[in-house]
Amino acid sequence: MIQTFELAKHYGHVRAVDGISFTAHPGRVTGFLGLNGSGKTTTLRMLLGLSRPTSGRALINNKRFQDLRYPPREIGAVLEQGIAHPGQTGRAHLVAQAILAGAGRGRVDALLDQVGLTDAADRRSGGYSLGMRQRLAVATALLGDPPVLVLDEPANGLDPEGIAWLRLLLRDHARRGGTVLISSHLLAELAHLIDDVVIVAKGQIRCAAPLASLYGAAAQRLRVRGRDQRRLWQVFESVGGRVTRNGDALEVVGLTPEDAGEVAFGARVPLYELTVDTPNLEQIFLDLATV
Ligand SMILES: Nc1ncnc2c1ncn2[C@@H]1O[C@H](COP(=O)(O)OP(=O)(O)OP(=O)(O)O)[C@@H](O)[C@H]1O
Repeated sequence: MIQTFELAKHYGHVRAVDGISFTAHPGRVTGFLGLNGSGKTTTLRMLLGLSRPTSGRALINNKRFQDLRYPPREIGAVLEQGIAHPGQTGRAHLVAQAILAGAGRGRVDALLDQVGLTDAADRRSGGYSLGMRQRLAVATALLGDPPVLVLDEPANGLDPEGIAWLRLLLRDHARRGGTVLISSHLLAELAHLIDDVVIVAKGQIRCAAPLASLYGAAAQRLRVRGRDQRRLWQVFESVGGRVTRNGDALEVVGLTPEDAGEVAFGARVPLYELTVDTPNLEQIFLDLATV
């Protein structure tokens, strides 16, 4: 589990993180989302003991990072690409990191396989693509088999196949009871990957909820065309719908398609079109993340 309590980091008058409290639960993949400069990396760096909070606390399984007895076995992090020496092969990097982490080199081959780097393992990592470097960073984070995983913008540089691979890996980790916190500045990128969302803007939490409730909160919008638009407008409003015009159609919020169809039938106005606009996830995110 990851918890932050009124976590804050100020740089002079810049409130990079301004009193953030949230929980990332075991068995769930939590998306940590915000536009550029909203305070995500600063929060993750405090969680990982790389930066001291101005105030508040960040805990991993109820302990501060500094108090963990054996960090690699408790938390794995992917913070930036390019941590490997470019002249070192992927395998040599992992072996060195395994020794540093006290994890033993026995896991290295299995991890190379798990992240899909077996064929490239004996090539220098300097020649790896961005996506391959991400895979190597994920393997490094997994060396100590930690229950908690933190990934800062891991989808950057991954192609669709890489994203699908990451999704399976993180879902499997959560299914086995692990906690996953993954940051991004694009909700759509994570939408198929996460269970919960924590949205930050200007260093403050704007929303912390299951992803499904974000869809639910978005008002369902109907698009309606009929023989007598003026009459439709009147009858929709008379039963509580909020109506606006969009081109040659009416947009209606506050009514179900069943309601709208029945009301139009009752008013004897033939309908030519009745469709439901699915909520645009990225728009919902932007509405919450922009202040
Ligand atoms: N060392 C620092 N000194 C001064 N200001 C900083 C420092 N580190 C971060 N900031 C500021 O704090 C704010 C939050 O930055 P942070 O990197 O945490 O955002 P972010 O959400 O991770 O953004 P991105 O998606 O671009 O990585 C920004 O305004 C940034 O300029």
